[in-house]
Amino acid sequence: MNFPALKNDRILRAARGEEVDRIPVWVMRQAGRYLPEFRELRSRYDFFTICRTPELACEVTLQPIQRYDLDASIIFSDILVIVQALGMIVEMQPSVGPVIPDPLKEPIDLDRLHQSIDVKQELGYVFEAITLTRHRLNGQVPLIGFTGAPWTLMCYMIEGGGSKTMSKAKKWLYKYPEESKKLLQILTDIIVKYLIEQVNAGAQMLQVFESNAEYLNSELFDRFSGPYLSAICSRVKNELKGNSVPMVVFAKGGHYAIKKLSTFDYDVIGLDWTIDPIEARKIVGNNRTLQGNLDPCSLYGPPEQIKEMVKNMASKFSKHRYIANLGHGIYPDVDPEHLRAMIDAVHEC
Ligand SMILES: Cc1c2[nH]c(c1CCC(=O)O)Cc1[nH]c(c(CCC(=O)O)c1C)Cc1[nH]c(c(CCC(=O)O)c1C)Cc1[nH]c(c(C)c1CCC(=O)O)C2
Repeated sequence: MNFPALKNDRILRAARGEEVDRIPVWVMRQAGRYLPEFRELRSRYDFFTICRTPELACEVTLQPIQRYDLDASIIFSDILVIVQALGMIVEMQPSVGPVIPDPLKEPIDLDRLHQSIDVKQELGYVFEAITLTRHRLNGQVPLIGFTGAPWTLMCYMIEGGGSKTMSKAKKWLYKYPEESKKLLQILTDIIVKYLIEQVNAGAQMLQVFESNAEYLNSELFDRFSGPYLSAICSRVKNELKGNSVPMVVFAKGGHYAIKKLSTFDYDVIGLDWTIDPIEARKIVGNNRTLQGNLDPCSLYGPPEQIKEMVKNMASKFSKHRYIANLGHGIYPDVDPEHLRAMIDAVHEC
């Protein structure tokens, strides 16, 4: 594929535990609705049309890179493209979010899923977008690929969208544990292939989003999330061998699982804003990189206050084995100049 040489490898160095000249920073959902240039493009195209059109996905991925001094880009897509590849309809409704009109209700519904899909074929548009974007980035910063984790995707497939309690998905865990594991395993096998193909297409780091970890506890996590997260990382690294890339796991609301996560093969553990950096470092030890964890809502405060909060956070994490980020995705009504204040403050640390 002959990609241009990488000029800024700060984030990859931090992920691998190597020395860095300054703390690298990127932001979850950095390409999104808080940017007027995204809203403009989005007014002309449906959400999944952007995801499925490599030229558009590439353009949106590059928007925050053109605006800010970020140390990584993340390919524009969504965790739910895997759910679509399994044969379910997913719509993105304005001011509602993702909607799956015909969710899984009973274990028999698993028969509806297209279980033996050709990942390269079904999700080829993601790989094309990655390859195109890696070329267009021209080596400026690394390109991150991502996936949803099995439990988080299972939640959407059963709830049919967002939920305050995840009670429908959790019902499966208690009522149909074996069938739940069957579904989680189907998702795991696809995710492994999906991530490997993202790297083959040009992704230089991978993040696994377990955004719904907050609905579990350590016992449920050990049965229905952890084993799959662990398998995803070791299988991807094993199969890619010398071509493997750093991997990040972000279990939102999963502070009860941080110790466990640090026993898996992930290089980086993403933290939400609910855990203190010093506490997290104590639990994880020095052999993993930490990523996070500024409260996304702190960006509503004035720029001077944002800078103070970033400096405080960075001093608690310290420069070694640390990647600055928010503790979850940036909200759509944040002033883009406030994000600039955060990024600049990280670089000044
Ligand atoms: C749970 C989840 C989803 N998608 C994702 C997650 C995991 C991260 C997290 O916990 O937030 C991941 C995701 N979704 C999107 C990205 C793009 C890359 C990036 O810039 O980070 C990434 C990494 C684009 C998006 N995904 C979505 C948008 C906004 C949709 C729009 O333009 O209408 C974007 C830019 C929609 C989406 N997609 C999803 C939800 C719940 C929503 C609605 C909430 C919202 O509107 O923010 C599912």
